[in-house]
Parts: sequence; C-alpha cells; structure tokens
Amino acid sequence: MNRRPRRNRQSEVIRNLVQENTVGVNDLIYPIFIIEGQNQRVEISSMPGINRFSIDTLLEEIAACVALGIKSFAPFASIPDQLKDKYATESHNPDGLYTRALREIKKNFPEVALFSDVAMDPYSSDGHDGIVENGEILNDETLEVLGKMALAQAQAGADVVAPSDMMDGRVGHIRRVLDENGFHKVGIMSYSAKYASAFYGPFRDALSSAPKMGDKKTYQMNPANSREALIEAELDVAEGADFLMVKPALAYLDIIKLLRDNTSLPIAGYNVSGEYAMVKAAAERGWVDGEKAMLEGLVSIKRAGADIILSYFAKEFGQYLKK
Ligand SMILES: NCc1[nH]cc(CCC(=O)O)c1CC(=O)O
Ligand SMILES: [Mg+2]
Repeated sequence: MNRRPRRNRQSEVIRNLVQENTVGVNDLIYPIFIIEGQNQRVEISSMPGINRFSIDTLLEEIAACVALGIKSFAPFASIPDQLKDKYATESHNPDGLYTRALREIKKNFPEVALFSDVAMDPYSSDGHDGIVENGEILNDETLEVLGKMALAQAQAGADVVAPSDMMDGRVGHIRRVLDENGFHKVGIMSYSAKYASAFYGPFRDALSSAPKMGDKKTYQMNPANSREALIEAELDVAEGADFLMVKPALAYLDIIKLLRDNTSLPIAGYNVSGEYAMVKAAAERGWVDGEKAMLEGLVSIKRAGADIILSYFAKEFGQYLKK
C-alpha cells in the first residue's frame, strides 16, 4: 500500500491541519421568538432551550449572545389570535410587536445585523403565507402585503429583509418598494428553495401559525425536486436577491451544494426547528450525544457549501466555543 489515508488522521494536530471546513460564530444567524408583555421568557415545549421573549428579556438575551460573538439575528413574532386577519394587516403596523422589537434591538445594539421575516403566516387568520380566496393562495395580491411588511421592517431598522413565503416575484417586488422609499442599502435574503417540510412543526407551535386548512404545497416546493430549486434561485438572482437560502438544511444538503455549484451569491442553510428538536429529543433520551450531533450537523451544512447557517443551536454553539 503506498496510499494510506489514515496517516492524515493519526493525531489531533494533523487532523486539525487537514480539516477542510469549520464553523465559527461569524457564520451563524440566531432565530429568536418575540411575544408581548414584560419579563416573559416562555420555553417552547417542542424546542428545549428555546424561549419566546418579551422585548425587555429579549434585549438581555441578545446581550448574552453578543457576548458570545453571535451578532446576527432572525426575529419572529408570536401574535395573539385577535390581531390576526385575512390580510395580515398587523404585519405592517409601524407600532406592532415586531417593528417595536426591531427598533428596540437596533437602538440598544446598533452593531448587530437583523434579518427580518417577511411572510404573512404569523399574522394571518388562515395561517398561510398568502391571501386565501376560495381555498386558493393568491400570488400577486399577496405581493402588495409583502411589500408593505418589508418597508415597515426597513423603517424599523432591519438590515436585511428575508421573505420566507415562496410567492413568485416577491424578491423583485420588495426590491422595488425598498428602492422607491430610499432603502437601497437594505438587503434581501431570499428563502429561494423552501420545501413543504414536516420539519417546521415546532416552529408552528412556537408561533401558533399552522395553516387552518390545507397545506403549503401550492407554494412551498416538493421535497422530491432539485432542478426546481435552480429555477427558483435563478429568478431570485435576476430579481435582485443579495443572499439565497435553502430550507430545511440537513435534509437538503444536496440542494445547498447544487446552488453553490451553479450560483455566485452567498448561500444560507436554515437548520430548522424540527431538525433542532430531533437532536434535542434523542439527546434527552441518551440516544445520541447532543453536543456532538450539533457540531456534526452544523459543519455538514458548511461542507455542503453554505456560507451562513440559521440555527437554534447558535447560542449553544457560542457557549461551546467559549468553554
Ligand atoms: N413563513 C413561514 C415560516 N418561516 C420560517 C418557518 C420555519 C422555521 C423552522 O421550522 O425553524 C416557517 C414555517 C412554515 O413555512 O410554515
Ligand atoms: Mg421564488
């Protein structure tokens, strides 16, 4: 044998030298959940370790993350049912929970980057990402709402708006609305290839945002498809996206790789709620080593070609690096 790959694995120092990919705090965006009230910190039962915060405790949580080097956040708001309607009107209320939270975070932590969520579902009485008419999700009418929502978030201090709805043409529409209002510096992270996935379950618990009827298959992608992800990515590039995203990440590493090989923009992978919950649940039972599973999942997303990872593990990963 003149080739022995094991030679390069024989000590930790050598293994570290030949390591091809790493994850650092600069790669991570931490999704965070916001609720109304004061001094609230309510754990999400299907996501051990992840809480919904009122704005005051949210600021404490952000301070703790910043101290660990986590400086990018993707906030999501949990809205009481009585504020939800067919047109998600609350989503562009300049004094709503979400926009207030963005403003407060930016005021207290001007150095952080905020990736705001543009989608109707947390505010929709139908629990959908678009306007529902006779059981159908209307595309072009929904764009109007998304444009207003993105503008309200930009006005509140979002650095990057992140449409997670999968309506056609929304990146171009949002870009136009932002530019017409002087927000040419606000970027767009498009959830380009977002699949109709079972792994969003805990997130929908967190926001009480599950669809009231039907599913999301007429707008989110079929898990069996990969070429379609390229079509979505090409359109987002043409419409002016600054970042592309693949979601979920771990069950779709091939899609991250496909976009990496065929497009040039930075790519984010969203390590979603169900992927987080599976690791936590198995670790609680002692069936996997939770810390090792976290590290392996995160580096896999980098290895597939993502530059950025959205993950509920972000804070725990920051704590791991500190110790
Ligand atoms: N606009 C909806 C949205 N934005 C982020 C997530 C899921 C994130 C996660 O599971 O962590 C979802 C769920 C859905 O499409 O129903
Ligand atoms: Mg699209």
